[in-house]
Amino acid sequence: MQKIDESILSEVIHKRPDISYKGNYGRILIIAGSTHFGGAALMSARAAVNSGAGLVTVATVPEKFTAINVDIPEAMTIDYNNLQDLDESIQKNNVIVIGPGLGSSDSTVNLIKTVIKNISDQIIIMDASALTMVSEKKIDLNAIKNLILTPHQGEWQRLSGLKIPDQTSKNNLKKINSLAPNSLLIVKKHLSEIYYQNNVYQLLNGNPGMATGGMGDTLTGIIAAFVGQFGFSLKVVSAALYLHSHIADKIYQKDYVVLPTKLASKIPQTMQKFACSKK
Ligand SMILES: NC(=O)C1=CN([C@@H]2O[C@H](COP(=O)(O)OP(=O)(O)OC[C@H]3O[C@@H](n4cnc5c(N)ncnc54)[C@H](OP(=O)(O)O)[C@@H]3O)[C@@H](O)[C@H]2O)[C@@H](O)CC1
Ligand SMILES: Nc1ncnc2c1ncn2[C@@H]1O[C@H](COP(=O)(O)OP(=O)(O)O)[C@@H](O)[C@H]1O
Ligand SMILES: [Mg+2]
Repeated sequence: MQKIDESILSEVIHKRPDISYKGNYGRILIIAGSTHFGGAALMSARAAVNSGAGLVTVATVPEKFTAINVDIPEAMTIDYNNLQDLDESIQKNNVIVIGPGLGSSDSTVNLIKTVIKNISDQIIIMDASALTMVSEKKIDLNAIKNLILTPHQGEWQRLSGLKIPDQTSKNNLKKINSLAPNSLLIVKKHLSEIYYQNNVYQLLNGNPGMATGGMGDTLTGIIAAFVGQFGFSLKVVSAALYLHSHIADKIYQKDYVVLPTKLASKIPQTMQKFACSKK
């Protein structure tokens, strides 16, 4: 199993060219949140904005628009129940996050199907409730060309049928190769693992202070902004995963628990540090 270390950050994060504008740094659509899980949409969007995404739109329930507009004025909002707006938004964004805080419902199933129907070569990051509903309804993922799956061990158990003690790298590889062979899979846990093109990579940082609601939602926003700016590759996704735990480790030196909102607030300065450290 190959290891991911700090060198990945300066390899991926680079200084921005002077002649550039927001359209060069990714158009991200985050389909997330519901009555009970508004925070998940907020945390994903905050992380995407703070990680440098050029334009971020949150598709959610209208009752959460005010909270999002107040907390993250950089992000736009659309109603995911307005099918015309949703279709258009899926088509015009180049990275789509689907799942955080959607809840296990028929509405989530319809949202997944709407994404699959409208995409061409967009990058899809599937997390949380979207993964739960893909498992429950056995939705075929093979039509998605650029797919990143980010289950925690419980979600991976549902998706793969592998109980946690049986989630060995050999078994996980076999399962992802039958479920969605072209996808990139991150199994989130202590020392998370990436499965991609028959290889396994392991994260060496991270800490138990990260075991708090919203930490995975935050990761989806970082990954989305990274692939939106730097392109979809194993290196870029590994850098996003590493950065998330790297900032968490810095916070954990002083704080007993790593708050996702605090982690997100430190992303811009940490990215600048690695962009400037480049020779
Ligand atoms: N503020 C907000 O809006 C927030 C909203 N959120 C949203 O809530 C929705 C539900 O997501 P979820 O992850 O909380 O619950 P779920 O899908 O039921 O999975 C848990 C099951 O898996 C098991 N399990 C085993 N290993 C595990 C592991 N390593 N990590 C976690 N669980 C593990 C676990 O076992 P148990 O704890 O019962 O022993 C249980 O059986 C989703 O849309 C999400 O985005 C959250 O993001 C929080 C902040
Ligand atoms: N003990 C731990 N050690 C290292 N990382 C952890 C630990 N506990 C949680 N994490 C990380 O925190 C994140 C939790 O994701 P997830 O369970 O999806 O959170 P949520 O759904 O509440 O946003 C993952 O990136 C996971 O690797
Ligand atoms: Mg989660």
